[in-house]
Amino acid sequence: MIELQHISKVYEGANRVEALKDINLTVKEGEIFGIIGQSGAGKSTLIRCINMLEAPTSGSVIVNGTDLTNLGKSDLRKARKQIGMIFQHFNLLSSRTVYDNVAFPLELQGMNKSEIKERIMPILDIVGLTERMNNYPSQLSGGQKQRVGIARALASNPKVLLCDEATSALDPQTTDSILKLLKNINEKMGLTIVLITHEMHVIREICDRVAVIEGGVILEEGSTIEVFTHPRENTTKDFISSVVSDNLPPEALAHLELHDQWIGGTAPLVRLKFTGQATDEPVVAGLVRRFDLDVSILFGGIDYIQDTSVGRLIVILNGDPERAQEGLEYIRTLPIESEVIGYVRASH
Ligand SMILES: Nc1ncnc2c1ncn2[C@@H]1O[C@H](COP(=O)(O)OP(=O)(O)OP(=O)(O)O)[C@@H](O)[C@H]1O
Repeated sequence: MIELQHISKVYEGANRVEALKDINLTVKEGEIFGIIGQSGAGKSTLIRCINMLEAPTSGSVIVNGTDLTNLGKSDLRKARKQIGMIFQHFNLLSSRTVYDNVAFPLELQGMNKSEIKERIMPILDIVGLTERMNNYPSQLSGGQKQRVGIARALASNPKVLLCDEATSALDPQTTDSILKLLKNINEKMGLTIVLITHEMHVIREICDRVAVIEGGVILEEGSTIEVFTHPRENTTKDFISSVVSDNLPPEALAHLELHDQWIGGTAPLVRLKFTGQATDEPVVAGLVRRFDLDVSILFGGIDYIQDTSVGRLIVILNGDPERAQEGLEYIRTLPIESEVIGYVRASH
């Protein structure tokens, strides 16, 4: 649906900035694709290249088979109708009501009043604003304003929706309701969504795939579940640790006297990671029953990446060292990931 080929963007000026460096990305039809990065990474520039609000210095932007970088003004205007956009600060017209804000792009296209009404009413219903359609933006909450932004973007019947930090100005609860709405629109209308964010929470909640951008370069990309469970780059790991924690605090590790050798009086400290159905495996019970181990749980939690559960456990396998070794070998036969962090003072 969207193909970015060798996109570079240089801002010339007193301080020349290479904001994007040879970006290649493919977004498939019907998916929600997230681009995450810190401030200044190049996210806004990248998303604005997709609808040519920002013209790339080089490279091709292919949307639905058309290379937008080759189009003249009038063809570009037509091509842009299939790309809606919503913004962090909503960009509503304060002197127009909700209804008139949503109607605005259709008025510009020359649609008549009754056609506009026919188009808009079902959209106001989808975003839950029918009762608010005669209100002005100043009478709305942040979440409602973003719903107007979404309705306005949907009014032109786009195939792609670009979301520029669409939830960054909203509180966590409102963020979740807007993310649910976006997911709903994606599923019901088959809309392809590209969003940029600096919040891993947003990626976890709704994105099918994610790309991590830093310094104008894509560091890594993949399915959200794959990137969450097997991040390669430190930047990605940092983003993930903001929403999922499976590290013991340094104070806890100091207290445990961590060794890197299995010396007498120590027991293995093991990190376990389960994905999907494996979270149902009774691993701890198995270790206790089969190997007579005294398993101390130091950390445990289950996260949900959309519908897939990801469980994490950090345990100490106390007991007879030979049986603990057998326990480790047993764990390796299970459909879970494990890592011996080190060896700590055994509790008996
Ligand atoms: N119009 C511009 N002129 C010159 N430099 C720019 C312009 N727009 C962005 N930049 C620079 O390009 C780089 C990427 O900026 P961009 O806004 O794309 O990053 P971002 O990841 O969206 O950051 P933020 O989340 O803070 O908006 C930054 O170094 C920025 O200063």
